[in-house]
Amino acid sequence: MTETHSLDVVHARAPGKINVSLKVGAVMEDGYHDVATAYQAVSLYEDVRAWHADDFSVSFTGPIDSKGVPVDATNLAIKAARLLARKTKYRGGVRLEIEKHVPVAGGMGGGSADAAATLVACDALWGTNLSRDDMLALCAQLGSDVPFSYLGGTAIGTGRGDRLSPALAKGHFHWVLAIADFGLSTPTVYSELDAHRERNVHDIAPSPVSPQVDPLVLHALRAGDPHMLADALSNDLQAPALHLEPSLKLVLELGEKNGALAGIVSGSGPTIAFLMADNEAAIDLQVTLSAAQHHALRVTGPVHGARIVND
Ligand SMILES: C[C@](O)(CO)[C@H](O)COP(=O)(O)OP(=O)(O)OC[C@H]1O[C@@H](n2ccc(N)nc2=O)[C@H](O)[C@@H]1O
Ligand SMILES: Nc1ncnc2c1ncn2[C@@H]1O[C@H](COP(=O)(O)OP(=O)(O)OP(=O)(O)O)[C@@H](O)[C@H]1O
Repeated sequence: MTETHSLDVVHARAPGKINVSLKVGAVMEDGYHDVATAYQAVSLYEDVRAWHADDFSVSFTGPIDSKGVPVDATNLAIKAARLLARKTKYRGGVRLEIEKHVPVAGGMGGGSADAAATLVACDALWGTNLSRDDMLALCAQLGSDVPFSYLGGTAIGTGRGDRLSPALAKGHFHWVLAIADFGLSTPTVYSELDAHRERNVHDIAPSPVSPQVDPLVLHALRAGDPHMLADALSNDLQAPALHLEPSLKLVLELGEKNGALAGIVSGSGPTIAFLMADNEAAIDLQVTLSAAQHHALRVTGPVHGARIVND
């Protein structure tokens, strides 16, 4: 591998996601749940800048509080950079700066976006030029949601969520996000689902033998019809997330009473995503939620996956 130092800094960007459908099946041999999900990448991005360095380091800037996020070798961005260096036998390091826009432990795949953007940034900075398939294989080693942040768009994920096939989607969907001022741990929400299923709690979907994305979701995405998609949104992690954080029910009700076609917990939560008919409705709901002291953002999807930004 030739080391090229022609680039001083590389800027890459990767999106957060909403699971418009998330069906969770049984725990597999590797300890992960067998899932079938429809992902949509949305216009909330992590911006990663990478500089040459002898070792590996990361720091955070941006509007999202990153205080609790580790900056040691357990950080997903550092893991991503080290993995790429190992794979390509690159002998140097990297200094990473992450401008964080996706909430931490928010259910929108923020850490996954950091990992995907870091792979793309380091690959360009170091001139390692990995193929798309090799990059996807590294993504899958880093986390279930990382391959999707790398690819972006709209896609179906199976297995751990890392086996992707693109889904046809027409037009753009308008979303309002209600961002919580706390996080939820993904393993805790999955465990809560399992515990509820064991106890047969009434509002919890039983474990499907082979999880499948509802064909209505695929139809609505293909049609680009937010009304149809609103009727088909579903997330098996929503009930356990609401059980762990009952205050989220009030947020869902507030949005649905104020123009949202439907609201859904994003991934393992606690971010709530409201699907809107159009941009005007989205602006109105953002104003209403903000007036009620919620942190509300407007985003659209689908958007592109991880890529270099030419500043
Ligand atoms: C909730 C989702 O965001 C929906 O897309 C994902 O399933 C989670 O993806 P992620 O955060 O990238 O998850 P990973 O970093 O791979 O795994 C974190 C933890 O989540 C649980 N996990 C995750 C994915 C999966 N299919 N089954 C699981 O049980 C496991 O406890 C795992 O240790
Ligand atoms: N670069 C990173 N950014 C954010 N969190 C990180 C990072 N590296 C490690 N972590 C740890 O991972 C945990 C989950 O972070 P993340 O923000 O990706 O959650 P999430 O969006 O809920 O994930 P998902 O939706 O993929 O389940 C955090 O609590 C944090 O301690």
